[in-house]
Amino acid sequence: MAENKTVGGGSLLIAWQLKGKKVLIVGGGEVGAQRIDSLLTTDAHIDLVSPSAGLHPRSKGFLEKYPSRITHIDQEFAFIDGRQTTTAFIDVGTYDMVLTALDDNALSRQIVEVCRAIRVPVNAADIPELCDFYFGGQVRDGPLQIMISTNGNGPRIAALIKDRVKNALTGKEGDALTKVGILRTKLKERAPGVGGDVGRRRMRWMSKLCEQWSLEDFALLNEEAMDQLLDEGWEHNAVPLPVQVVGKRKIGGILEAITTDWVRSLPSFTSFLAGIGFAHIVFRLYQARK
Ligand SMILES: C[C@@]1(CC(=O)O)c2cc3[nH]c(cc4nc(cc5[nH]c(cc(n2)[C@H]1CCC(=O)O)[C@@](C)(CC(=O)O)[C@@H]5CCC(=O)O)C(CC(=O)O)=C4CCC(=O)O)c(CCC(=O)O)c3CC(=O)O
Ligand SMILES: NC(=O)C1=CN([C@@H]2O[C@H](COP(=O)(O)OP(=O)(O)OC[C@H]3O[C@@H](n4cnc5c(N)ncnc54)[C@H](O)[C@@H]3O)[C@@H](O)[C@H]2O)C=CC1
Repeated sequence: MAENKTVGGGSLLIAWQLKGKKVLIVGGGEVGAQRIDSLLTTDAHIDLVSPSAGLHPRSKGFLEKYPSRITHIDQEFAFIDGRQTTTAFIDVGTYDMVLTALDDNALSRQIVEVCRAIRVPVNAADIPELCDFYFGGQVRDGPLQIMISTNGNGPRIAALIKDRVKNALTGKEGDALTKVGILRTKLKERAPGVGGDVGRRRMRWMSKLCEQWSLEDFALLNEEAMDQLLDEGWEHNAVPLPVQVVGKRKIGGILEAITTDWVRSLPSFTSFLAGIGFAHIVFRLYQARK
């Protein structure tokens, strides 16, 4: 991979928090359905402006399944001489985000202009140069969220790279992260306060723990084991071995924890054996020459 020398030309990768906020989607076709799918994950409230006749079956399915999370405004968005002519006036300024997914480029452009004028963040599926942000390929497993963006260069390639990233994961990441999230909450309850000495100590301890434990170890944690980890680890400024914590829970746990430790040490053990074998051959050759 080439060294990252980018000092411009990219976009900001952020995890936008939309819980409890309002998002307007105009157009409920194939792309609109994809947008609804992405937004449901965020716990935003969605208003969908799109005539019933043009709804994609997936959009219809979402409307039926999540009536309290999506409001369907069954009408066409339209402007005449720059003025909105919709039956029910849609006040774009009341939304935290606007998305257009229309098969009408001119209308899409007009909606973007209205949003831009009042600085409401907007994405138009058909006009990359006017978007405030782009969507990307997504890999999700519980709290883990990976976005693959090609910055508008190759959307289909983003989807293909997404499949490669998915295949590179173990499937334990989501579970492990959920457990780490609970553990961090417990730790903050035990040692409250923002910043300062306690904040620094908390961060140091969590970083060490994350470096020394594997994702599989974290995935084995339950609440009882978390409390034990905090009692024996945090309170003594130490990082216990996974087997000391998750291994004590049940026999299966011990075996699993020991196995993972053992499997991790396998490569160094194999090199050790190979080293002995090689030394033996060299010694034999030396003897044979004598
Ligand atoms: C700029 C961007 C704006 C935005 O939509 O945010 C944008 C724009 C456009 N896409 C177009 C076409 C296609 N888009 C897809 C698919 C996806 N497009 C997505 C994002 C983005 N698309 C943003 C940039 C993302 C980036 O570069 O990383 C993905 C990743 C995420 C998502 O949409 O949720 C999702 C895959 C998700 C998944 O499968 O996981 C496919 C393939 C398919 O459908 O299978 C095709 C056909 C093949 C191709 O063109 O590659 C066209 C019409 C081009 C034309 O007319 O020729 C435009 C407009 C233009 O380029 O002018
Ligand atoms: N960003 C992306 O990932 C992609 C973008 N595109 C582009 O996105 C656009 C949308 O594509 P699709 O969803 O496949 O089109 P589509 O034809 O399936 O959906 C368009 C939707 O807009 C609705 N609509 C039309 N006029 C309307 C109005 N005045 N008010 C409200 N709703 C209205 C239709 O009823 C329909 O539900 C196209 O311009 C396409 O080029 C296409 C593929 C991928």
